[in-house]
Amino acid sequence: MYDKITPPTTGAKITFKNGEPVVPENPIIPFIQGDGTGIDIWPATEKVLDAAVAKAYKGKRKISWFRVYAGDEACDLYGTYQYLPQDTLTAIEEYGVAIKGPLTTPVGGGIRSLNVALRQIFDLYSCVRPCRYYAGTPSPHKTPEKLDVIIYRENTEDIYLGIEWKQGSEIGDRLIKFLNEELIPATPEHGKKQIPLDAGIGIKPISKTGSQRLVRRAIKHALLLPKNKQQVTLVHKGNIMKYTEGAFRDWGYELATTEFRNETVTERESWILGNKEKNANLSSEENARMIDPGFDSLTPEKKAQIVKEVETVLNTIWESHGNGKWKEKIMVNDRIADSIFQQIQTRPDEYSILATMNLNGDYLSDAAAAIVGGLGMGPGANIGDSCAIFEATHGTAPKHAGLDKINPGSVILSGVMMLEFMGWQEAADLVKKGLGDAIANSQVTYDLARLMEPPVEPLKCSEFADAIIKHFG
Ligand SMILES: NC(=O)C1=CN([C@@H]2O[C@H](COP(=O)(O)OP(=O)(O)OC[C@H]3O[C@@H](n4cnc5c(N)ncnc54)[C@H](OP(=O)(O)O)[C@@H]3O)[C@@H](O)[C@H]2O)C=CC1
Ligand SMILES: O=C(O)CCC(=O)C(=O)O
Ligand SMILES: [Mg+2]
Repeated sequence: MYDKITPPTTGAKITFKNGEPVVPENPIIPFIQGDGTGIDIWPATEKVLDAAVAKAYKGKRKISWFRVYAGDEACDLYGTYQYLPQDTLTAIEEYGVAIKGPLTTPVGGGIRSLNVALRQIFDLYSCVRPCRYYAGTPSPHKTPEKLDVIIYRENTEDIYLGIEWKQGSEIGDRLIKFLNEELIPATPEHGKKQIPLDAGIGIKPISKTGSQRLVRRAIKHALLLPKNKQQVTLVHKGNIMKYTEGAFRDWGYELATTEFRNETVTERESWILGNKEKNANLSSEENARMIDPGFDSLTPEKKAQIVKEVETVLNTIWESHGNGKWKEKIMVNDRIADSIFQQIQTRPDEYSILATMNLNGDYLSDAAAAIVGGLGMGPGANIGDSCAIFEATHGTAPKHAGLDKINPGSVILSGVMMLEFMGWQEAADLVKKGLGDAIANSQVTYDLARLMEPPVEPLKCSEFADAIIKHFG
């Protein structure tokens, strides 16, 4: 079945039932070490996860690691250009849950991202990236402890589908000609716009199915959070990209107010209900004026539309959500993408789950990780209905590769997410305690050491792993 790899002789497969993993006591878990700093981070991660499982379950549970290959080391083993060998895909498909280090993607030309390919091949449509603060972590931000968000990033479409044409390519030029001469003139709203003839061109597909399955997972996650964190913010640039990013917002609200009608309230609904609760005699028009500050300068049609919105909300959900009941529901709101970058800095504690499209989520997850200490503290998971691959937010950080220097925290915390996904909470808790206590005792790698005041002597990557294990208690 495999060409160049052999699965461990002990252990069993994780399977999936109704989208949930069914985990044996001794699961076989494929791992990809990764390019660049993967060589430092992976051994540290494996050591910490194994120690936590051993301590938590005293031999009753154990992970059988199965080394599989991607990226540069796959080419070394399988031959030139064999960046993502079939062996690796077969192993991940067979064993269902995997973990990986970062993989290099060249800029401009060359191969397309192996990381993105894995997400698309296994339909891992939700990229989950929690950004929370560990006490004692130095941060460039004054109040990093106020940020506790989980980014739910759509992981399979948007411009990451990779359908684009190079400037000057034969098909790219044909496409531009077709758009300029036929499709744009046939679309009155585009007027006399034309695409420059020397443009490269890329396609940005955002589907209703892709958007809604992502938002569905985000809302289901919000249902499991404490009441004060039960909020989902739809992040988009829908003012500019109306039919892609704007549609993402609209489909998100549509899903929330149909499939999760009893569990959710939208921000606008909460305003309408709240206004009515404060003044039972408030007319629908007055209510409309209060929810829309520019109401009086709107066209009569637009005004009528907002009044109708008020009436529809009061007629359909007053019974289930009125008289303050909406305060017990999951709040679904939306923010424009550029604004959310400043909001997570100026009002960090007002946000919880941020549901995003692929590109916005990519940007936002690095920015949010920076607030809580940097990319060394940014874990992640790519989750689908029958497979999950855990990996950090960061890349290969090539200039630090092989120096036993880099912070393995992000891949270790991705391992924590994997243990939690498997239901091995006791082991996950040990790692979180060990990592938190190591940081609180200023036992940190260079990235955190340089931010500490006064500065501390940094630990090596491998020493940080040992410190985490010592702090299991
Ligand atoms: N999922 C994946 O596998 C991903 C792969 N990539 C790929 O990685 C390659 C390199 O990308 P690049 O833009 O340099 O981004 P990286 O995320 O690899 O690194 C950028 C900088 O972030 C900091 N950093 C990254 N990882 C850590 C860590 N574990 N601990 C502490 N600091 C860290 C370092 O900053 P400093 O030097 O200031 O300390 C580093 O120089 C590219 O080929 C890119 O495509 C990128 C993102 C995700
Ligand atoms: O695949 C890559 O090289 C980059 C991916 C990335 O930045 C991410 O997933 O956060
Ligand atoms: Mg990224």
